[in-house]
Amino acid sequence: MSAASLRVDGLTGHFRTRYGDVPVLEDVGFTARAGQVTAIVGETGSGKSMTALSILRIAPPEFVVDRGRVLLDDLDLLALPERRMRAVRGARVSMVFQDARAALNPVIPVGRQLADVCRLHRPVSRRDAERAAVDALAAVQIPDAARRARQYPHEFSGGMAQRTLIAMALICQPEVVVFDEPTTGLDVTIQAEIMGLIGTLTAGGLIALLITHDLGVVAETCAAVVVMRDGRVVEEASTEDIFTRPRHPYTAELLAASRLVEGSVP
Ligand SMILES: Nc1ncnc2c1ncn2[C@@H]1O[C@H](COP(=O)(O)OP(=O)(O)OP(=O)(O)O)[C@@H](O)[C@H]1O
Repeated sequence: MSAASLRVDGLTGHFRTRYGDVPVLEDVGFTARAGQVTAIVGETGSGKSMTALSILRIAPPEFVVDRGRVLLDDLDLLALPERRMRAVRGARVSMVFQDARAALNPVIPVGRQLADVCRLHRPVSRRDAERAAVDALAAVQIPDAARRARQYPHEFSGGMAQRTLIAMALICQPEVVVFDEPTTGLDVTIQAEIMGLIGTLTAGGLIALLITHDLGVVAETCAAVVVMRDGRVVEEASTEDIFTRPRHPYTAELLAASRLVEGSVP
């Protein structure tokens, strides 16, 4: 059965640098529920990426988690031995990074890359994995998926490359997907299509976390919002409450700044 929620609890961590320890996350806690997109917002350096990377346990080695839990229902991902975490990563929890082209291997056909991810976690034949790859491309609405699967990343537009990364994250039917600024660098219509796709996929029961600077996207796509500042969560609320009744002055500041820049935030 799929997990109903992902709960980050008391997550605290620091970077080891040559100048000493730098605190980065302090008692970060929030809950993301299945079937809805939960946004993590906050200015640059607030700790959004380190939180996300810590959930998958793929933060750089200089980053040290001091304490906390990442609970997929009752399973604490931070307490798993690395060997068990390798089985969870990609299969139950996966991540979509911002730069799709950099994340795809330029010299391997797209379908093969998807099939390889599938075979890493499932005991399926190469043929079945290739079939799953075509299905995964079709599921993210890439037209003519069987032909596209044989092509290389440079033959794909930016939007298609991003859809491919989403297909790769979803091919093992994970319960949690973290999307890290998935539409950065794409033009506005493609951004809207990708966010629409993420919304549709999530409605099927996925636990989706969206790291973003774009409060316009949050207003349109997300059900809940976690606001971070200086490595802490300052507010966690429904999107409606965040936009209409922000409790923390910093949230109000972020909204005001975003309205000035975009003119589109409700
Ligand atoms: N390799 C590193 N060594 C030391 N400190 C680091 C390192 N990488 C990141 N940090 C610090 O960790 C803190 C959190 O960074 P993080 O990348 O999580 O922020 P963010 O909210 O995701 O920012 P952005 O929106 O720019 O991606 C920042 O203060 C950053 O300077």
